[in-house]
Amino acid sequence: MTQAHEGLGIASCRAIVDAIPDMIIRIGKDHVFRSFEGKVNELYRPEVDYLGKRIEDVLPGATAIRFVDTLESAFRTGQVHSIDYSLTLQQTLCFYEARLVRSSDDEVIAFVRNVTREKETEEQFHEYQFHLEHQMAMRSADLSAAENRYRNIFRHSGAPSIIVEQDFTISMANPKFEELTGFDCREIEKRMKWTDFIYPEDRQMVIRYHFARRSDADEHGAPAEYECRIIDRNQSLRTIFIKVGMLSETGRSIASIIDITSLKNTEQELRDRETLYSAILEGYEGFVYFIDRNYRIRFMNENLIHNTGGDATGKICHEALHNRSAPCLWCVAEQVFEGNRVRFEMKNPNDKKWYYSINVPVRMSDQSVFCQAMITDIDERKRMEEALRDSEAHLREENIRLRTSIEERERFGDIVGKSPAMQEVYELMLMAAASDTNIILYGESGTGKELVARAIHAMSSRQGSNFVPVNCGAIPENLLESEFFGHKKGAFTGAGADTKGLLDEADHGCLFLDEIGEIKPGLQVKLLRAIEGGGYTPVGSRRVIQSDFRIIAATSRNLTERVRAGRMRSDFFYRVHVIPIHLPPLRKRKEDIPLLAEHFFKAYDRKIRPTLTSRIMEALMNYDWPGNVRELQNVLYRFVTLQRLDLAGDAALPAPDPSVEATFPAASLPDAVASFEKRQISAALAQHRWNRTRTAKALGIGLRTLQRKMKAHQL
Ligand SMILES: Nc1ncnc2c1ncn2[C@@H]1O[C@H](COP(=O)(O)OP(=O)(O)OP(=O)(O)O)[C@@H](O)[C@H]1O
Repeated sequence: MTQAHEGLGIASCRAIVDAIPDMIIRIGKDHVFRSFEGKVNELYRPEVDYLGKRIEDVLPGATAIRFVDTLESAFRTGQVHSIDYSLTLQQTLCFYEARLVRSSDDEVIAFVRNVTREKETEEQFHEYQFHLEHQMAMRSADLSAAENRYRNIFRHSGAPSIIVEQDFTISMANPKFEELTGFDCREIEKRMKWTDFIYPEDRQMVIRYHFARRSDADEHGAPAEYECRIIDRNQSLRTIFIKVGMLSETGRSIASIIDITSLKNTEQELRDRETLYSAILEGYEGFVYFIDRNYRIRFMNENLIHNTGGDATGKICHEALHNRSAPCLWCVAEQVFEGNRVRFEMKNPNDKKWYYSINVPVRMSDQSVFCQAMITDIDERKRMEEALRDSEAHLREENIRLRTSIEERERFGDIVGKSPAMQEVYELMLMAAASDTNIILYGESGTGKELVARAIHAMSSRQGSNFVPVNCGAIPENLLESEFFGHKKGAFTGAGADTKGLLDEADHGCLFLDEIGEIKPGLQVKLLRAIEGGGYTPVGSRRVIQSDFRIIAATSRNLTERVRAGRMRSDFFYRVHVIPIHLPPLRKRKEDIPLLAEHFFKAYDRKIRPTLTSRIMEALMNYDWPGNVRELQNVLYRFVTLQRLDLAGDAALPAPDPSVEATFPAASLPDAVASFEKRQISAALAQHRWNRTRTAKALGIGLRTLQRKMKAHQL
């Protein structure tokens, strides 16, 4: 203990020294450590290492210099001087803080504190702080990278997007939103409110959703997606579909938008168009209906519903509208389903009125095809047309009557006969020529059916177009369809080119169907459709062709019996059996024989014209002419050329002149064969009384072949 402390008493001084948390060292002006007191053990080394020794001798060089400098300053100024230093003691780095105070001219007291632990704590703190700062820096780098990323996504999003603050301010808007509204981002962001864009009528709704979305209580009161209208910079109204989500714990919402204006406009247009179409359909005075492929009615207009007495939508067309169990004969739906438009005029068998029907395919969005039928009542027009035609026909009839009366009806054009039976035929021919309806000529073979048909055509209004004769019995059955309707190239073996059919040839003219009873029911249906205006399809083609032709049919058979036997369809029969004309057999009008003979002789070469003696005439009158006028023509021709009258089953009158045969040398082998064939067939026909079935059998050929050959040889 020093003398300076003596006044306090040693014990008190010791207590004070002990209470001081520092080590107290007395150092002399000569730099020698004089004593160590207080927390000496904090030094970690016994004071003996330092006691009585000079600073420069015990402390490390640099530390000793700084310590001595501070000591000198303390001596010089008398003020407290501090110094921080460190020492490595027993390989441990220790930090110290010393405050040096001059206690006398000769001595300085140093209060030294071991601050190693504080230093360590401080260092640890710094280290921790550095670590934290580093972590923070890393995290904020991450955060800003993420933010940038999201900002990028937001900006480059293909959908117009905005971020809306709690008070409706738009804090962010992307370029697509600029495009949608016509405003620039700089004008929008933090300056404009979302509600500024909303169409006034929708504003209340959007505000309600905005707050509901931010309220815990009413969270479900706002849909995540909804439709509303906005007004863009040009004051145009746009309809948008908006999807909204909250950015958690920020009170902000993000909205992405789809502009559905054009969709809405299209929807509106569609609705308008629908209104327009239904107005047209309802305003249309005719009937309109749609049927699907199963003939089920999909739509009927009011007029049709009213006319048929009820809405038959969903029902089968032919059952509901026409009271039939199968599709109507005139139905063109199948052609329409194949993509064709078909128009035709028809007389409805139910109400006997004329209608004009336009049938078009309508392709639905699922690619199914409906048939749309628009039917207009043209009965009035037809009636007027008919009235006009009647007056025309009347004039025509009068004209013809006048002409024929001059000749006292001994003939009618090329048709010869003055018998009452033929007068009746002429009357009917006049009527038939004046009208445009179908005609059927009944009569045995050779009675002049084709002659009459040609005469009617020549007098009719169709005279300027073709008269197309078809011998239905002479065409091989497998070729009938292609003959009638034509065919496409390659439709069957041998079809080398597109070929037109007889129906096409007869367009605007007349189709003469000889031996109509030979047509099979399958073909009758197709012909019927063509007659009724439904058109026809060439073999191998899908195109429907229309032809306007008149039918003059002819037959030697009893067609009613064929209908009864199911070999002829009754609808087909009634279509052609409109004006029936019966041609009398020659045996029933023998008074016409002299006239006919005169007529045929006139046609032959005058030089070899023989005179008909009363004996020959008697023979002609006594014969019953099973081959009718054709047979008479042939007999007279043979009589002229062979000087011989040979009637079947009768003796030849007079005897044949053998030199006559020699005057007919065959010019060539084919001519000789043809001439021989003609004679053979004529003889066989005469022998079998012109019964063709029996003649064909006797000659050993088919009926069709015989008919073909008779036509070729003009028998
Ligand atoms: N009244 C008549 N006047 C003049 N010639 C007639 C008369 N009737 C028939 N002919 C003549 O008789 C021949 C046979 O006539 P057409 O071919 O018209 O009879 P068709 O009844 O059609 O016979 P098929 O049924 O066998 O075809 C023809 O050469 C025709 O000119």
